[in-house]
Amino acid sequence: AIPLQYGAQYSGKRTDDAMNKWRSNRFGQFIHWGLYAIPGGVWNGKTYNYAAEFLKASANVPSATWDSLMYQFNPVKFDAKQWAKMAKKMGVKYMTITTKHHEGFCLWPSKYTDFSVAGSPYKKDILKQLVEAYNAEGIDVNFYYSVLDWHHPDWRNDIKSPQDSVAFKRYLDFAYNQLKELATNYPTVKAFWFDGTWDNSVKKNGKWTYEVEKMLKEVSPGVIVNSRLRADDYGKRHKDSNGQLMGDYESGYERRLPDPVTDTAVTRWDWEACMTIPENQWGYHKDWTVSHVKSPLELLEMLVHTTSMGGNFLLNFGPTGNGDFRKEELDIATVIGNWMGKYGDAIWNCDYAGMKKEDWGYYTKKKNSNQLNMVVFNWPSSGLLKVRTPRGMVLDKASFVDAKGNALKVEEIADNQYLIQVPVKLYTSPQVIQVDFHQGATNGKYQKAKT
Ligand SMILES: C[C@@H]1N[C@@H](c2nc3ccccc3[nH]2)[C@H](O)[C@@H]1O
Repeated sequence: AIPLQYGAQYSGKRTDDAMNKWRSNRFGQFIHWGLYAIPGGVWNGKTYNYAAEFLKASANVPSATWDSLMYQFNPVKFDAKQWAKMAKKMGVKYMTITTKHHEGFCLWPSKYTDFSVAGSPYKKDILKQLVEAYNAEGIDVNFYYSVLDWHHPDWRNDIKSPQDSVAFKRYLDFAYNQLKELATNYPTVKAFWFDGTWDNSVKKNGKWTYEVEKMLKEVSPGVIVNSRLRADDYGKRHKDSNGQLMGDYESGYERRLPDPVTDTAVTRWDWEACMTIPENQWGYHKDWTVSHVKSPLELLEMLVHTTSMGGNFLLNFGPTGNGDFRKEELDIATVIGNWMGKYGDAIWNCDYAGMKKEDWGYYTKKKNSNQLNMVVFNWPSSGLLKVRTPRGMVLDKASFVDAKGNALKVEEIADNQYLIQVPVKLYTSPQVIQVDFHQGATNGKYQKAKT
């Protein structure tokens, strides 16, 4: 192994209470909210199709002009309690909010900058209201923080001169102080989601990324940090020069998921995927007709897919400049919430089942149980669900999770191969079949069918 000072600090999954809770949450709400929500992808009457939170760059807006949006920030419809109620109904167990995105505008009255809510007509601390409202609903709150900062004069993309070094050191001190301020003033925050760390300037400061992780865990014991923060002694990110994951979970899945057949390695560590509803919009965009907008069922399948591979799914919402949500997002929250209300037990506190992916859908397994969930998206016209079990796993009985009394026929057709007989019907939402199993030897092939 290559000796590293700023590499991975430990290997394997954390098993402390804080991480077990983070893992059991499974489903989270991402919220991107900032000045970019005011123009919503339109500048001087022109619509820019690229991600709305990049409008400053897409429309080449001078910093002074963009920053003056602060004087328009006054979300009169913002109601943290209402947001938290919607999130509760959707079935999320955590929420991750952008404290500061690439534009540098802070949703809390930071004492290290004037470019915050304190300088806007709105004035009040948005983070405080959100943390209190979501925690009151039993939802954990995590903080997103962009190291990339277009507003701060000392930000540098790379270090090309001694002057760059001096300036960027000032920037890193600023960011360190803001992060300490966030961890200190909002002690119930459970995790920090770092972004904007891909530039050479950050990669050349692996020590700073190590010190930020260390400080946060001193200020807020048990707090969780994503892999995206970290660079090691040689600028390697996410995994260090010895291939060890840094931070507490892998956060490389942005708008994409690992493949259930070829990428099963991810089941060996903790990870989270973050997902947009349109193709690529995190901040509010006025015109969603410019790309495919995922349906509730598409997103639900991604949530189940993620849980089936032992990951967390962070679904993004982009509130308007006024502080309310667009209809598409409200509808998605309702449809997914209805399903989670009935079948959330197949998601919360569930993990990878260690079974081969089948065409009909995904397996999840409740932690510390012999309860296997089959979440069926592709209902078989044959009425037969194929199940291949690992050696030593014997299926006992199966039923629809919402009809435990009606046992389904479970037929062992070969060693570690079963067929579960189900009615041939057209369902309009994924069905959940619960299977009880035990560890033991199979009784050889063609054992008589069990009901
Ligand atoms: C979680 C997502 N990460 C940000 C982002 N910035 C990028 C710059 C270049 C390429 C991809 C990016 N994703 C997006 O704005 C969003 O916050």
